[in-house]
This record gives sequence, C-alpha cells and structure tokens, in this order.
Amino acid sequence: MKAAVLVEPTEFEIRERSDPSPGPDDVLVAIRDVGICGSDVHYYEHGRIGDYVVEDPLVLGHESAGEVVEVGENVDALAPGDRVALEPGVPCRRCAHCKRGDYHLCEDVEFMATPPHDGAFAEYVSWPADFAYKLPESVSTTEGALCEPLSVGIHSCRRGGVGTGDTVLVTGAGPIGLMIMETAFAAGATDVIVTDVVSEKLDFASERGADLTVNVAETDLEAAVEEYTDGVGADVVIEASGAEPSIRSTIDVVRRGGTVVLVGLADEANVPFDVLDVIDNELDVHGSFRYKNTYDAAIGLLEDDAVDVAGIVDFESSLDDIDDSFQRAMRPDVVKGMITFDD
Ligand SMILES: NC(=O)c1ccc[n+]([C@@H]2O[C@H](COP(=O)([O-])OP(=O)(O)OC[C@H]3O[C@@H](n4cnc5c(N)ncnc54)[C@H](O)[C@@H]3O)[C@@H](O)[C@H]2O)c1
Ligand SMILES: C[C@@H](O)[C@H](N)C(=O)O
Repeated sequence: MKAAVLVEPTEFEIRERSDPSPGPDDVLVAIRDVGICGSDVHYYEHGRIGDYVVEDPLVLGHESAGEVVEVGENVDALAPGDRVALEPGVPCRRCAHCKRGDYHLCEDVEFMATPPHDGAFAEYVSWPADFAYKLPESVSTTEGALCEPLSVGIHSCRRGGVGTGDTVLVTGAGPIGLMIMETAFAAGATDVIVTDVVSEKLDFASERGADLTVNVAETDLEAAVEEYTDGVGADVVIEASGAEPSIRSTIDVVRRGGTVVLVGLADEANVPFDVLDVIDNELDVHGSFRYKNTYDAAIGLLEDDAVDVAGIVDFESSLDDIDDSFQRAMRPDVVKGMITFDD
C-alpha cells in the first residue's frame, strides 16, 4: 500500500509499505477520508509537540474513516463493505484509569499519529473493531473522519455541563472552536459567543450561527460579554485557542458560579490564573483532554442533522499532494483540509 511518511520536518515521502493484516479482533479498513489536524501540522513543521518527538519516519493523520475490507476471526459486529469512523486512541483496557471508565486518560494509550504510533495517511489501516464505528447510510466518510474533532467538542461540552438555555462563550474559531459551537447548540445552548483574532474566522463562525462574535484584537471582550449578558457573564466558557491572553480572560467573562473548560493547549504551561477569583466566584474549572465514549454520540448527532461538520472543509486533496495540502492547511484563513482516497 501507499503511505505518506513524514521523514523530516516539512518533508513527506510517499512510500510503499506492506498491507497491514488484521489480528483476530481487528478490522482492515481501506481509508477514504483523513482530516489534517493542527497537531499533524505541528509535527510536520516542527517534528515534535512538547515531549512527543518524531524520531523515526511517522505516518500522520488521526481523523479518519473508510470502508472495512476484511475482519478478524472474532469480529461479528462489522463486515466487509461497512463504512466506519476510526476512534484514534486505543487504551490498554487494564489500568486503573481504563477500569474506572476514563479510558482516554490511559497512560499507555496508542494514539494514531502520536510518535511512535503511525496514523492514517495510508491506503489501509488495521484497527481494533471496537474502536471502529459503523456509519449509517446518511453519514459520509468525510463526516465520519470529522467525528474526531467533533468528539473534542462533545467531550468539552460534557465537561462544561452545557445545557438548555445556556450562554456559551467559545474562545478560538478554529476547527475545534467551531465543533464546540456545533455541540453547544445541539446540547441546548441558546446563545453562543465566539472570539478570535482573525476576522475571516469570525465571519465564518457568524455564518455558521454564532450569535455574537468578538475580535479580541480590536474589542474588549469583558465589556462585550457584559453587554450581551446584561452584566451576568457567560454560563460556560470553553477555551479553544490555546492563546495565553485568552486563557487568562476566561475567568473574567464567566458568570459567578459558572464553568470554565480548558481545551486549547497553551505554549507555556504557566498561565497566571487568579485563584481568589475562582474561589470567590465559585467557579468550576475543568481540563478537557481528548474524549471518551463520544463516537456513538457524534454519529447520532450527524444522523439527526443536529450538527454540521462537513461545512468546515475548505479543500480536499489526494495523498500524492500531501505536501501542498499541508502548506495550504497552514494558512490562517483555512479551517480544515482533507486527504481523500478513491473508492
Ligand atoms: N484538549 C484537547 O483534547 C485538544 C484536542 C484538539 C486540539 N486541542 C487544542 O485546541 C486548540 C484549538 O485547536 P484548533 O485545531 O482549532 O486550532 P487552530 O489553531 O486552528 O485554532 C485556534 C484559533 O484561535 C485563534 N486565536 C489565536 N489567538 C486568540 C486569542 N487571543 N483569542 C481568541 N482566539 C485566538 C486563532 O486565530 C485560531 O483561529 C489548540 O490549542 C489545540 O492544540 C486540544
Ligand atoms: C485529540 C486530538 O485531536 C489531538 N490532536 C491530540 O493529539 O491529542
């Protein structure tokens, strides 16, 4: 099979690799669509994210979906021809975190495209069948692949307890912020405010239903939220930019007794946070790391047309054009690029 292998920062090689063969509990999937995520771009540009360093040639891509072409002998739930979305993180299933149900916190998780584990920019992937979710007829493999960022949105809204009638502030209008907005509306939020520093991103968020957008490079966020919420503040603030000023601003714009969810990964681990504000205003501050038990929910939301994920795709390209696609995905006005494979 063909696979796009990152051999050096900013250098892919299309290499011929042997087809993977599924184990007894696995399915072999012919990949159809893979999204280009910000973390793929980061590995492409810098060859590392924090302590995760690309030391050997690595196949990137963890937002994927395709068609089952072979199943292992123990697999009953899926059959060749089924279209599936692949949940990219497979936990050990045995540790204390897995056993208490927090499998996304497993320290031995094998996550696609996180060194040393290969991802899905390849013609075939063999994957545990219980981390491959069958797509109904009405859900495309593009949407199946985008169940991954949608899952980040679902998990963060669950962490924030987003509910009916809430005003939710989402900071950052990248793919993750947009997926959080989609999920917040589906969870019953009536008002979603979105921030960014790029006006095109905010225009796009408005087109997709944001009730208020704030360009924080030009406008005072606290004043804008105060005006919009009659001085109360947002019920839930979900930080999805990773920008330090944005992280710091979250506790200034959430209402007393409200909830802050931190999703964006700051470049610096030490971001000043006024703990007295947290205590005095009785804030709930949650981290949100990847997701657990979200794929069935994501597919259900897509089947019900309760969310739109395909609308964030700016371009589709082939595996052979992966270098150009990554260069294009790095442009600040681009939200999502996809690599697609022929049937
Ligand atoms: N916790 C998790 O599980 C998880 C999962 C996926 C991504 N992430 C992180 O979430 C963040 C968002 O991911 P993404 O793929 O959408 O990234 P992205 O870079 O595409 O989007 C971030 C957006 O934030 C905007 N921004 C920059 N400074 C800002 C500021 N001061 N205020 C408001 N917006 C600002 C940018 O213009 C951009 O549109 C990243 O930090 C990413 O690493 C976390
Ligand atoms: C969750 C996923 O989208 C993220 N990029 C990660 O690697 O953790």
